[in-house]
Amino acid sequence: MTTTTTGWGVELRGVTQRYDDVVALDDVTLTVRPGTITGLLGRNGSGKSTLGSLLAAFRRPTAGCVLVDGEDPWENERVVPGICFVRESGDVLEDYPLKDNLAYVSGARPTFSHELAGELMDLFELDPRRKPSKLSRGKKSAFGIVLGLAARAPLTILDEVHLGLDAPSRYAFYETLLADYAEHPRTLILSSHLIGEIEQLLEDVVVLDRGRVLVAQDAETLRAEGLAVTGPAPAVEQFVAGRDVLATQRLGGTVRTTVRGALVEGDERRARDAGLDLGPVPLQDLFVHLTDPQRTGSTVGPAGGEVDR
Ligand SMILES: Nc1ncnc2c1ncn2[C@@H]1O[C@H](COP(=O)(O)OP(=O)(O)OP(=O)(O)O)[C@@H](O)[C@H]1O
Repeated sequence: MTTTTTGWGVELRGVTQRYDDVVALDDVTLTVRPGTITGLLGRNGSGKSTLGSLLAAFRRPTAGCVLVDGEDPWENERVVPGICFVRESGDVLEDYPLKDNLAYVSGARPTFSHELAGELMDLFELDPRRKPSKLSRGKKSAFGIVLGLAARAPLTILDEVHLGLDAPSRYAFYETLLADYAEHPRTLILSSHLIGEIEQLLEDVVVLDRGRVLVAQDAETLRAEGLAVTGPAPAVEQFVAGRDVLATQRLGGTVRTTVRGALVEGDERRARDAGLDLGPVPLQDLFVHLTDPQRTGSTVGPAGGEVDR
């Protein structure tokens, strides 16, 4: 297997995945840049795990083409050992001790780091003699993380792996992931509902909504597109007229309106003159507004309808 220091890129072209009458992914065209941490976000049932399973060649798409490092991963002997897909459900040998699981996975992965595995086992206080079937939910999640990070696979997909972890363990996970990624660059796709916690890790963001790509952008640009405008109602209304309004909150005579769209020249001066405060919007809030069914049910994009909440 060719291992690169930058990780593997991913491309999906017109990918559709059906399960009987359910369309889990609907004509998805998407690129994941090699050597980045990409957040795969979306509400429940939006198709995130399905996308992960296609990248990991657990299944073939109903239609369209999936490329990992330029090749179809399906039954691909070069590519498959370099793809690590860890799900919260945990794909482990339940009745074998953790040390046997580690030996099994390391045997299949040329890039596996025993040193990192050992450090992570200590960090999460995992006893190598225990069996996964006897672990608490959080410890099981932690073991999935050990396998996912120690694999150092050129394409690593972590699907909700940290959901069962308590807060200190989650922050230890974020810290270790960043440190190891800096030393051993690879392509990481992180799927999570804890957007506020992971947002600082993300370089790119993909938002799925009912099987379609709603957003695929670098995180910095996406963040810069969210703007909170706060001030007296008439001045806010005038300032946001003609912009893509995502949500409005009223508190007495004061209004806080969230809009999507970068600032243009003169905006800051106009806001100052009108006594308005312009501020950033956390990615979590932007996500909630963008995936609001009232919005996605109608028009998505610059011409999207106003949501007054
Ligand atoms: N094996 C399957 N058989 C039938 N339908 C499935 C199967 N797997 C997923 N689905 C359906 O496909 C859609 C997408 O599911 P998927 O698990 O990919 O979403 P998700 O974004 O990962 O959701 P969550 O955030 O809840 O984990 C859902 O409607 C789901 O019910």
